[in-house]
Amino acid sequence: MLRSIVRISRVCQSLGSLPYVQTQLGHPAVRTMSTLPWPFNSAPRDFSLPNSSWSSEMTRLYEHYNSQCEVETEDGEKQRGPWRRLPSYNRSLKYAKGGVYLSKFVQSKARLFTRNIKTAGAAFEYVMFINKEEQRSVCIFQAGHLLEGPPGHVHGGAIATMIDSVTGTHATYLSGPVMTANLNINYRSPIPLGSTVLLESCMDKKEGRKTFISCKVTSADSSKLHTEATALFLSVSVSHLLGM
Ligand SMILES: CCCCCCCC/C=C\CCCCCCCC(=O)SCCNC(=O)CCNC(=O)[C@H](O)C(C)(C)COP(=O)(O)OP(=O)(O)OC[C@H]1O[C@@H](n2cnc3c(N)ncnc32)[C@H](O)[C@@H]1OP(=O)(O)O
Repeated sequence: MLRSIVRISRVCQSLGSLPYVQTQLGHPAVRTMSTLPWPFNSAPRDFSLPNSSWSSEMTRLYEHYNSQCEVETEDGEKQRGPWRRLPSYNRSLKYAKGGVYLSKFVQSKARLFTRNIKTAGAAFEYVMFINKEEQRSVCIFQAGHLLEGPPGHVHGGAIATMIDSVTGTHATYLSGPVMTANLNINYRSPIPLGSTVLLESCMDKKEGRKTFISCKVTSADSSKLHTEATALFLSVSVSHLLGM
């Protein structure tokens, strides 16, 4: 079953990359085709890139970290910097490296929780950067109006979602396939809706299958602590991750 899904996806992926098909899809007469779901949409939207809903604070922080993803040497050569921006799509496993279709939910409507609202700025706007050498990550997060909990402030579940996503992605980056076994959160001060905050996570230790990560959420200028958390991730087999 999985093998045939992969085969079907490869054919469709290659169809989507043919210049002829791309030209035809761009033609007004057939433009509606490009709005159809996969396999006709071969260019997934990267949600981690700036859009018009981003505040000046969010954009400034994005540029700060993004500028450190590539640095210039004294000879004027460009080389990889200490930080790396992680692209982000609305399906967790669809767009693996090389365009290989991995998800078993071929025809399903499954979407990544944090990326399932298309209106820019309405819910979770975020971008994540990883510093491999320092084994830490940073996420710039702007909470939209659909994430309200207490009046004018962000819902605790939305904050937990972001912490789980950031620490989970960080743990995956460090240890491969993992699942959250434990997430422990202390809410210290409410996060105003619409504000931009920073989530910083660092690896505390690794013991066998266990990866321990801690995370704090602060105001954009780091002066105010909003939330602190620790998380335990357990390495799992790919079949466990896919529930097979
Ligand atoms: C992260 C994946 C991303 C992949 C995609 C990458 C692309 C990026 C794209 C998009 C990023 C989005 C990122 C989202 C991230 C979200 C992640 C989640 O929310 S995951 C959903 C919520 N979590 C569950 O549903 C787990 C349910 N639980 C389980 O499946 C099992 O309990 C599991 C796997 C966690 C452990 O089960 P066992 O059978 O493998 O292991 P046992 O034997 O029970 O435990 C092993 C050791 O761990 C300890 N342990 C287990 N659970 C513990 C706990 N809760 N607290 C403390 N210790 C625990 C045990 O005491 C044992 O320790 P001793 O070896 O004896 O020292």
